[in-house]
Amino acid sequence: MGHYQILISRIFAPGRRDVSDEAPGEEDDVSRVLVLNTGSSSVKYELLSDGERLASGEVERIGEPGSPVADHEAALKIVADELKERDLGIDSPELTAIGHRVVHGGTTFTEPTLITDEVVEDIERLIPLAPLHNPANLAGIAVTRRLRPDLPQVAVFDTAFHSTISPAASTYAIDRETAVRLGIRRYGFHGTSHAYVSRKAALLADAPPANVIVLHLGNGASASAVSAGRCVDTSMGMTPLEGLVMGTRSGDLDPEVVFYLSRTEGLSIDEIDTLLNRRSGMLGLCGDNDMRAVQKRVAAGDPDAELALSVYCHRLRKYVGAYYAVLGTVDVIAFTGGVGENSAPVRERALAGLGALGITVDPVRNERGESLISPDGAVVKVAVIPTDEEFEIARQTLEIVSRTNSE
Ligand SMILES: Nc1ncnc2c1ncn2[C@@H]1O[C@H](COP(=O)(O)OP(=O)(O)O)[C@@H](O)[C@H]1O
Ligand SMILES: CC(=O)OP(=O)(O)O
Ligand SMILES: [Mg+2]
Repeated sequence: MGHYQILISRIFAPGRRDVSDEAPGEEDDVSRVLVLNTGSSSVKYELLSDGERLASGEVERIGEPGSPVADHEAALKIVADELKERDLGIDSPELTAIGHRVVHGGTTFTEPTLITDEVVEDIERLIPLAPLHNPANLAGIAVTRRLRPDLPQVAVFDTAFHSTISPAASTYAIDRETAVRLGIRRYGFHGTSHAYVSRKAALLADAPPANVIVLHLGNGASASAVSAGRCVDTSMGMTPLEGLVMGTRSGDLDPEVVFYLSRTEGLSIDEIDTLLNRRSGMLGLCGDNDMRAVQKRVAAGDPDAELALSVYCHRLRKYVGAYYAVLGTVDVIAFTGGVGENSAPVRERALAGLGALGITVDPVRNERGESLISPDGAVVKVAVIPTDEEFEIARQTLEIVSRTNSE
């Protein structure tokens, strides 16, 4: 039991964030927020007290064959028990609010929103647009609302930060009536990460307003172009499948590939959906979706891993060029997410050959993983900025709670 428990549930150490991350709110009014990020097969949680992490952890492999965690209810019970064991229970009177990551807010939600029955119904209505993500998010919301009906709970949407992108960037060139009727348009995702990282990146610019490109490279990956704090374009679309090459997702693809697979291989729509979302990307290209494993194989001269890494970095470079054109000028390019924060080869290869645009990477700084990896005096600053989605969700949750309290 002990061994398996460690495999499915990791508890992270408490820690303090840097002082520039101070949460909003009254100075002597301690705000304790529980953040839940309920994914399709995992639940991540973090308990923050005025920006300080009191506890955090993750329950993985929910519902997978052989996993003792059958469903989200069971996973949330593990989270609740873990918190209780450390005297930080969800029933604690010191808890101020609960913040939930919700992946798809459609056009209904462009801001973090206090959760009511009506809000839950609206999130349910958006399930067809995010069939893997929104039901999991709703499971988390249902459990904590049952446990703490007295507490303000806030939904923080992945899509919200991208609601400022213009119709020119968000509209697909398909039949207008069909698109409008069914909500077929580009929404974008990872918004809390793009919001947090672009805000930090802008502080590095010589003078405001800053133009920033954020490259969020985790298991899912997306790029965004941000001008004066507002998102103007992003690489994910109606769903998190569009755009960059990811761990298991293809990213951009000629839609005709889907019809071709159906006609020639007789694959069903669901089978093709699974193929493109779960068995493509780096996994489909070389059999490994973990970038560390891919890099090891590249270093050993493996041609499949080399092709996979070159496809990944070529796509990134294309988006950097595209967003340079969209923004006109660029002050900062920020790498974030597990790959962006840790992979020197990806950062180096993605930006290679862009010297004419003022974009260069200093190899020594890059290899050391310094926070600024461009040379001194570079036109475009290239930065490595660790993302913190949980902190950002807590920040936005408190903002809504204090706004509601003062109304
Ligand atoms: N030192 C490292 N070098 C290269 N890639 C890394 C390193 N550490 C983590 N990664 C990669 O980061 C990815 C996971 O990113 P993360 O942001 O944690 O994912 P998620 O989207 O699940 O939050 C994995 O592909 C992993 O291989
Ligand atoms: C929306 C999305 O792609 O999320 P994740 O990277 O957590 O899969
Ligand atoms: Mg992460």
